[in-house]
Amino acid sequence: MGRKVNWGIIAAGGIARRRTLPAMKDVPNAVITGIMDKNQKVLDEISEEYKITDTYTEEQELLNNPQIEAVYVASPVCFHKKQALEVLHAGKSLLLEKPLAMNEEDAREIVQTALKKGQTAGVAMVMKHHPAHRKMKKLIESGVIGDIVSCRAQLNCWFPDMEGNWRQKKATAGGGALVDMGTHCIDILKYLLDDHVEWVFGDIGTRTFSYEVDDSADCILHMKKGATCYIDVHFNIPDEAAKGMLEIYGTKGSLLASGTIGQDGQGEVYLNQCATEGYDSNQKRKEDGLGQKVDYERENIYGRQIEEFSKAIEEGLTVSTSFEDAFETVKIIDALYKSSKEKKAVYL
Ligand SMILES: NC(=O)C1=CN([C@@H]2O[C@H](COP(=O)(O)OP(=O)(O)OC[C@H]3O[C@@H](n4cnc5c(N)ncnc54)[C@H](OP(=O)(O)O)[C@@H]3O)[C@@H](O)[C@H]2O)C=CC1
Ligand SMILES: O=C1CO[C@H](CO)[C@@H](O)[C@@H]1O
Repeated sequence: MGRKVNWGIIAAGGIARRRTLPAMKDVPNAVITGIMDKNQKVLDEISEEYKITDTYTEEQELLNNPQIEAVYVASPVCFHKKQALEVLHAGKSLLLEKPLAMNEEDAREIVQTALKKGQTAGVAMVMKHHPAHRKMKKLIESGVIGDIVSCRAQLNCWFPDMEGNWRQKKATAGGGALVDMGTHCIDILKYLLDDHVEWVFGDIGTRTFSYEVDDSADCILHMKKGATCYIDVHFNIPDEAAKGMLEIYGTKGSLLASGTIGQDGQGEVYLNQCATEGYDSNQKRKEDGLGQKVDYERENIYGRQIEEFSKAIEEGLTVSTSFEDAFETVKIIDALYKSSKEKKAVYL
């Protein structure tokens, strides 16, 4: 068996505990060596469940552990900049949760420090690790659905007012549904289309709840190669009412996925290939539902994320979820808020 990279986790009690820690036991090239969280009770519970003896309530204590080579920072967004810079200055590799930072200025400082320091660094854009998305990308690249014309990515959940919740405050989250879930949708469309955004238009606001960040974001992204992308992300639509649609339409067909933009690594994908040569507009539309089902091997996307990152550290490879890419997404989000405020398109 090969060597295991020694990981530390900063803010172990949230998504790290919900998704990454349970996945780690099946990751062949990684092991959790130390965990940090501000919440002592949570630390004690995780330490007992996963038999992790090195627990800390201060990030510097974890960073002083010479055994730890890589750190996964999974804290609320307002702490990303401070903790990311500390990890980089400690000379450890860094996997930072999304979004990269609260705003463009903070994001730039993290990216520049990472470039200067040179250790392996990336943002946890976990949707890129979904096997369904990797398969969709290959199909798009093969040309089976022709030139891409129009796309949609959607993610919704029901997130009512909760006293003191960091996600509902501008000062701790940076933004609402757009920052929290739009980040994934923008990232996955850029990845699938291998493209960049030229201009954006956003209709973003707080329509249902009384918190200060957006609960609704409906956005248009015009891509450099010409496709138009729609992103709809909401904190005010129940999860069950919308299945996280990912729709890619081209000149020869479409790829329609549901439930793949999510945390469980599941969801279905359908391929529609359409003959346009000699097309008879009177021809009856095929009544075969969504199209041909695309099979893919199910995997734990959080486990795969750690495995890919550990391999990159070991072999000196670049990660597929780079800081530069995540920086571009931060800039797109800032442009969308500006567009919504000024009610006009904003160029990147
Ligand atoms: N890729 C994905 O699928 C997901 C990514 N995320 C991202 O993960 C990050 C965290 O979100 P989430 O886990 O949902 O948040 P949670 O609020 O669920 O958990 C955050 C954890 O961090 C602890 N904490 C708070 N402040 C600090 C601090 N200064 N240093 C260390 N730990 C601290 C909290 O302790 P306490 O409870 O005591 O406050 C809690 O244990 C965000 O960036 C979010 O966008 C989140 C969900 C899914
Ligand atoms: O990244 C994330 C994935 O989806 C969640 C909703 O289901 C978000 O809240 C979270 O931050």
